[in-house]
Amino acid sequence: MTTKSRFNVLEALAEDEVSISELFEKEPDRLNRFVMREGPLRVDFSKQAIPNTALDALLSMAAQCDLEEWRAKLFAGEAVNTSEDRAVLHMALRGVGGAKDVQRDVSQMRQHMAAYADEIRSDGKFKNIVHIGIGGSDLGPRLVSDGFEACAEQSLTLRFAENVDGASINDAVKGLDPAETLVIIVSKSFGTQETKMNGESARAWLTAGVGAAAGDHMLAVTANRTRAIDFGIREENIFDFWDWVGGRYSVWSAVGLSLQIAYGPDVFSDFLEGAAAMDKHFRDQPLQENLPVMMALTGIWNRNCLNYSSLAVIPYSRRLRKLSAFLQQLEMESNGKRITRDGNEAGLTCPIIWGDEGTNGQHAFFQWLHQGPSEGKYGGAPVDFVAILKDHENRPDHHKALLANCFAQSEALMLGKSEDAVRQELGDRDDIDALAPQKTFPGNRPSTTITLDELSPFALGHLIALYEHKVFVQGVIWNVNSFDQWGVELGKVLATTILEEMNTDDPGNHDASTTALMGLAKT
Ligand SMILES: O=P(O)(O)OC[C@H]1O[C@](O)(CO)[C@@H](O)[C@@H]1O
Repeated sequence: MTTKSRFNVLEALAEDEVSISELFEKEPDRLNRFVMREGPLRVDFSKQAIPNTALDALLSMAAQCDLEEWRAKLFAGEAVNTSEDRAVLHMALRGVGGAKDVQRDVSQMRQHMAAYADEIRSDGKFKNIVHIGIGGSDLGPRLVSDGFEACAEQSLTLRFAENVDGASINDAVKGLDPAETLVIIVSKSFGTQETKMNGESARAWLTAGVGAAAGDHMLAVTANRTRAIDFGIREENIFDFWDWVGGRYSVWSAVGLSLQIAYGPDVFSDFLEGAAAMDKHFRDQPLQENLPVMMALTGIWNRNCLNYSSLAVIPYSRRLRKLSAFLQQLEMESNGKRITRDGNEAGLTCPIIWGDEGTNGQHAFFQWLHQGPSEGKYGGAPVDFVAILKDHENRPDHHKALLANCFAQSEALMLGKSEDAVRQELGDRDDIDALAPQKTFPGNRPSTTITLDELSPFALGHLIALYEHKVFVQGVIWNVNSFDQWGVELGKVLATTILEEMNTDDPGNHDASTTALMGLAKT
């Protein structure tokens, strides 16, 4: 089946006008079918513009795309990253799947990390950690560190430096004593410009403070030990991970070392357990009862059948404020591709992922979500609302208000407000014909609401693994390789050339605009 023809039946179904609120009347079992509970997560898909018939068609389309076979290949450790001929086994980091040698390596690494973290925590020499890394070597640890704050205690100060902008490393070390600071340089390739430059600057900062002892304050986490040694990291200070761990799927590996040290190995183990529980659910449940599959299919419906080009992710939790940034990399670097595994045009794939924490977003871009110009079949953009049911801040009034806002927004997006209702409210006035349409809300805008019982490390692991597997399912259906990222290479190569030219006052061979911009940097 070609990628395009996968959606033929669905596209025909999508031509029917659907009223989400009417679906609740027409389909009395809607909540049973569209609300799924798994461990600490409850996911309510019922406010999606998907009738039962369309869901049936989506499920049979997924089966026809050999989803179950691909899932089996993934867990069996086959090279599902076809363009790089690599297995994809981040689940093995949480103890699920992987051959005996993989399981042995993982278990040794987990013991090594936990022992090291315990030692640093009890020794008391280090009070601060500066975690240096970018992309997958940064976003996961940042999101998770914020999330752990809900119910775990940070025993060492944890700072991050990712951007090559000098402000990043300056802010990270500001006010810290080098004698009490451990710098952890995290890079799968150990070839990333930003990370190496920040690592050099951190080394200079340490050396200025502690002299020759700087080497005792520097660790590396990498899949390229040789490069880390060349960089000057002592062999015994290197924590390995493997080429079968994709950067954006790596927070579960030694990439999470700074989290282990700051919050303790037990907290990190709970986080891994939460992800493992989602792995088993995804691996074992039939497609129609499978949460990542359901999440992927609602996304496919919105993207390929209703023509939505973006997905907003709005966590109603300050502790999850990095979720949309994390998912931008997870989803867009994985599936932001226009060519299939076999080299053909893929058609519409990954939507733009965007968002910010609620309620802040309500006072910024929600105007567009509710009344913005037509985008996708019903306007606005589909939204994933994410909320935590437990109040972790001991502020019950704030928490109720936060949840009320979250629930109200999904209801408002769905119900809208008709022009008739607006006219009635406005009564008799001269400008009513101009004003009433402006105050009308079209409604019928789809959303999913994910609630977590609490923001425990287990629940956070569960949530992140849910999105990881959703991305895998969508990649299978779009027939793209979700585990490479060729699209980031060109800019990196050109930046290296331009930097060399700027350092040597060589104008190089560029278009007029780029040449002029390079000229500006001389001043
Ligand atoms: O961990 P590394 O090798 O420094 O790479 C950092 C990031 O750069 C990328 O290769 C491209 O942006 C990401 O996939 C990766 O997460």
